[in-house]
Amino acid sequence: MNVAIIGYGQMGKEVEKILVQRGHKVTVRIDPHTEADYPTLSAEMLSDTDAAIEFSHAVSVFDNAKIYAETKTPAVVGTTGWTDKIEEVKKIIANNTAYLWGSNFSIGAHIFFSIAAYTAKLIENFEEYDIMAYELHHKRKKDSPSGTALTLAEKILTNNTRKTTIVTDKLDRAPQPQELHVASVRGGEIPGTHTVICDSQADSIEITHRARNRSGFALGAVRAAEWLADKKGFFTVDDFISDILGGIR
Ligand SMILES: NC(=O)C1=CN([C@@H]2O[C@H](COP(=O)(O)OP(=O)(O)OC[C@H]3O[C@@H](n4cnc5c(N)ncnc54)[C@H](OP(=O)(O)O)[C@@H]3O)[C@@H](O)[C@H]2O)C=CC1
Ligand SMILES: O=C(O)C1=N[C@H](C(=O)O)C[C@H](O)C1
Repeated sequence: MNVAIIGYGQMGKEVEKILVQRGHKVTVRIDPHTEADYPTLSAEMLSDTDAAIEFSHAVSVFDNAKIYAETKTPAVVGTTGWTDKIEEVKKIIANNTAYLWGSNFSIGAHIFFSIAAYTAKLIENFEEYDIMAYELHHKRKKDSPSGTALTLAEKILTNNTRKTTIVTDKLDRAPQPQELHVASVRGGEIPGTHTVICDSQADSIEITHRARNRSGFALGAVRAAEWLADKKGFFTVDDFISDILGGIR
């Protein structure tokens, strides 16, 4: 495939390595402040492109979606921090092209989501266990909480009726029993660590997904672009993962 890389930062460069390894060609690199080919995306740049892979910044997701729809370019988007606009993006994409969004493209993270969701269900009727989550990321990360933490939190809410809302801010009060507290810490070079804790007076259960580097995210995104090639419409990474892992959830 001829692939356009949108956002040539840490992830864009990792995606390029995987594309080359898998025999794809990078036709254009877009990024405002790096050694990319062009600073901003335009429809003309996608004329020779079979797929776009975007890891950029939340503010650019909406305008880029319009260009993918106009040029009928299938796009895999891993950028986080914009899901308040997801319904608008779905309308733009409609049936014009294929668009797949995911907060985390690592296969291991999806296995972790399934284990965490199952655990949230298991403790449902054991009120002595409370559930909470935290995430750790490198000092350059611009959004908080991470997209992965929000996905994780939604899966916990779906599987445990004792938790009905997510609280992510610094609390100047004790959390309410129905609030799922999700905390974020930034520093150093951590590629992405997410932990769920189920805690009781007697013991504590901790489940962690710890990315060692960015290669798992990049490989998942490239495989998702290959999967998307013959499709149309709006997809999430869950559609792709369920398909390749045989519907683990
Ligand atoms: N779904 C997943 O599996 C993963 C998702 N991510 C997410 O991907 C995003 C990028 O992460 P990462 O690569 O680490 O971040 P980086 O900051 O290293 O790279 C993003 C790059 O995109 C650039 N950019 C900003 N606006 C645009 C635009 N309109 N068009 C093209 N490029 C643009 C940024 O420029 P500038 O810095 O100058 O603004 C930056 O160089 C984040 O939202 C992150 O949370 C990260 C890892 C995995
Ligand atoms: O910004 C990052 O680095 C990451 N972002 C994603 C997120 O917000 O969940 C995925 C991964 O944790 C790395």
